[in-house]
Amino acid sequence: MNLIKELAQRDQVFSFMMPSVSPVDVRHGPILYLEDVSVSFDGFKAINNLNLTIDDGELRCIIGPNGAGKTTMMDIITGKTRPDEGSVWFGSRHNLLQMNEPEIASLGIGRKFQKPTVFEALTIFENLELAMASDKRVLPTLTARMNGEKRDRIEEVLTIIGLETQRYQRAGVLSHGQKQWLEIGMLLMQQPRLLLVDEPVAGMTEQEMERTAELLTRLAGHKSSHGRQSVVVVEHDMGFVRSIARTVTVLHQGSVLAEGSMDKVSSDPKVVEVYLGEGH
Ligand SMILES: Nc1ncnc2c1ncn2[C@@H]1O[C@H](COP(=O)(O)OP(=O)(O)OP(=O)(O)O)[C@@H](O)[C@H]1O
Repeated sequence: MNLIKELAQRDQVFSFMMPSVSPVDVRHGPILYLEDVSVSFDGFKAINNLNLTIDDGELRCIIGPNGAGKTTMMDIITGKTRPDEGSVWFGSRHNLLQMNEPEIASLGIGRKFQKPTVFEALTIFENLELAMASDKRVLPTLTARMNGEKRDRIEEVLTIIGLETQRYQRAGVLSHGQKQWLEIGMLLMQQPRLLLVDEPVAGMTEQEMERTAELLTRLAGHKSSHGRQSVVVVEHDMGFVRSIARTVTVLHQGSVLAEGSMDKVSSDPKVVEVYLGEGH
């Protein structure tokens, strides 16, 4: 019965005939695709059959209690940690599990860690300039033309991160929030397709949090020459997540516990139980 049904589906391709490319087409949907990903550390499954899809231009928030696997998930996407099982694709052509960290970064996957790591002795402008210099995609032979383009790009990023007036100040004098924006700006210099942002508002004032919410919301979906930017934010601050989230993914014990709007996931009894258990 099943066989007859299967044979009748003429439009379907048998699995052994499928080409070895991911089922993802960037132009119409997902830009990042994790399927059945698992990784164990000393027998402990930090990521357990994780399935996650991020759409082109999307802003996604990932929440979850301590130890849920959020950092490990980011490490897998950026090539820092290799999973034991599963597949991870960027667009339809890039199998991230066959690439190393620099290769993955050069595809346009930028990661911002929780602690800002700007060059404090340099000006904001110089920090942005350096960030571009480390982009191997910029050909040094085009120097003359690039100088103008580089300057334009720095100006554009200064406006996006709201630090135009401080451009010649040393980064060391910036507030914690401003340093975080500068570091986001340094990632933007490379025109990333996907930004992975780890706890961006930890230690920020209310006002800085509001500006960060505006910044991240604006970045997601922004069109550059490389396509539309997608942003994945891992964050513990629920108020902040509520203020920016369209779709929230709740991780627990290495897999997706719930996904949907903030209202939907926060009223999900499974989610409530996990967070109550943590004392939130
Ligand atoms: N290199 C490692 N070796 C051993 N165990 C690890 C390693 N990395 C992570 N783990 C364990 O895997 C689990 C998931 O950790 P992970 O840091 O990904 O969680 P998280 O959701 O980011 O937590 P937090 O919100 O506290 O940052 C934890 O129990 C952690 O102790």
